[in-house]
Amino acid sequence: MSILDRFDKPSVSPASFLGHLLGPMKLVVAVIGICLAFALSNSRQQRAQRGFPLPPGPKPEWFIGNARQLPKGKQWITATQWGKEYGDLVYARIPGKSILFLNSVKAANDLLEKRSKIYSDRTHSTMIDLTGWSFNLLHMGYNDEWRKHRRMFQQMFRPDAAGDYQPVQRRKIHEWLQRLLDTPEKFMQHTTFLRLLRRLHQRPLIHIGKQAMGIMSDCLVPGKFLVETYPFLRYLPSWVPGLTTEMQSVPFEAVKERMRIGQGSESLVAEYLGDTDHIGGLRGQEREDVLRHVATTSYAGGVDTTVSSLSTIFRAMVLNTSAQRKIQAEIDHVTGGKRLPEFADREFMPYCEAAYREVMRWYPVTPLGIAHTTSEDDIYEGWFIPKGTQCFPNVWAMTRDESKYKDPDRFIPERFLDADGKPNDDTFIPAYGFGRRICVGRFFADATVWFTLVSLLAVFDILPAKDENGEDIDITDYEYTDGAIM
Ligand code: HEM
Repeated sequence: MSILDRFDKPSVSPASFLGHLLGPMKLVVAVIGICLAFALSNSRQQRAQRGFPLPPGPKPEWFIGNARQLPKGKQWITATQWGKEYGDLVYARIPGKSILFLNSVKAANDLLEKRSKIYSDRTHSTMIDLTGWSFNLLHMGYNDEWRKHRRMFQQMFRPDAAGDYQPVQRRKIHEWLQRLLDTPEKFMQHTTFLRLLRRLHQRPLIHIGKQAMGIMSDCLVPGKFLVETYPFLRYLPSWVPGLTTEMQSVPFEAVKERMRIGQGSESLVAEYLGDTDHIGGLRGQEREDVLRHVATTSYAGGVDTTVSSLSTIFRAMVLNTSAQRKIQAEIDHVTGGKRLPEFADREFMPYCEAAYREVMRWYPVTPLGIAHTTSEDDIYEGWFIPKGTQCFPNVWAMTRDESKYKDPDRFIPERFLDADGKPNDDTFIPAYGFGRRICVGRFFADATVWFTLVSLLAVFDILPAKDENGEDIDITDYEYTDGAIM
């Protein structure tokens, strides 16, 4: 019987469990210990600050800091409002955590890019450990383990490898066009575990992945789980982390089995398993473990993110039918309306390029980015930033910057075109992150989202659905899901 089985029984309430675990005396000692640790860390920080103030932010309450002001959901909206009041840097505290919202591209670049040596760590998360997600590059600290995994990732997804994936991307996107009721998740599975999933029971596997990833997305939101602050609560969750183990092993073992019986497989896993060169100096079991982690992570990192931007394409096209018609006119002009678009057409489709950038701006997939944690104390523009601070690049605030994007809530591809109708020099997409932790799959993602946009619109008009009275359903105030990924 596992430890979780024991604590999952309904007869064991959290209160009685805590009572057994600590007992009244121990509870008093624990409270005194927490207060002492709090006082000590405050005095350590005051010494380290050497007179430099913390960045501005909402006034914290004693002990709980800003926990009550920071909502559980859509924190990017609150951080953007705070930005209007306090500026590009907004500092907040919740028990055990310092948080810094970076509300402009400049602040994020200055710190996460130019000072990446000390702004590239991640905060250790008890929830990530409990759910079995720590094999994922995204969650690794800035250490040798991360370097080993990132190296293999970069080798697979470097810009000059992008062309290798185009035949698979093209085929899958074309298949998807024919079966629009299907989901685009297959793109990612296809690249890493190609075809095999079709033979296995795809649906249950996708379901496992979805459940596991929903939990991961929530884990990235500060203050979402009390267990991060009070690790003894780790015994209370009623679910088990077996989901992520299955997600890693089932498709990977299937590829190995296929190779063992000589059937081959058109996938990255098969290609790298079959490669006799040592990847990044790795050999044997270590090499296989890293490959399994990288393959599973590329699925996890690529599915919800890509799907989120595709849902934005659909919504944008419904809300701005004039942009939809311009995209279609440009595609028809290049293809003559006689064939589907190709990757090579991209440079001849400036309006489509602008529309792609606007999709990534309008509803950025990760509106609050992914936090980079400082590994040393730092001073920036006279403000003190403590070691261990989670720095969130507030992508929502950056893409809603009215001095740069007029009417930021509207979908307007033209804002990415210059006076000659060519794509302008606003090429940086903050939705892919910053510095040394920038999305390692961005070239692949960029190709998938762009190619889907043009292929979809070459074939379909996208119109709003009708309600029971035959009226268009209004999706202006469409609700996106919460969590790190919209
Ligand atoms: C539209 C699609 C995508 C978006 C918007 C997106 C966005 C992001 C963001 C914001 C980060 C965090 C960057 C930071 O810490 O500053 C990230 C990291 C990451 N992404 Fe993506 N991503 C997308 C697609 C993909 C794909 C297709 C893959 C895999 C092939 C992928 C793999 C990863 C990995 C492994 C990391 C962790 C990098 C690290 O921590 O060193 N992503 N992504």
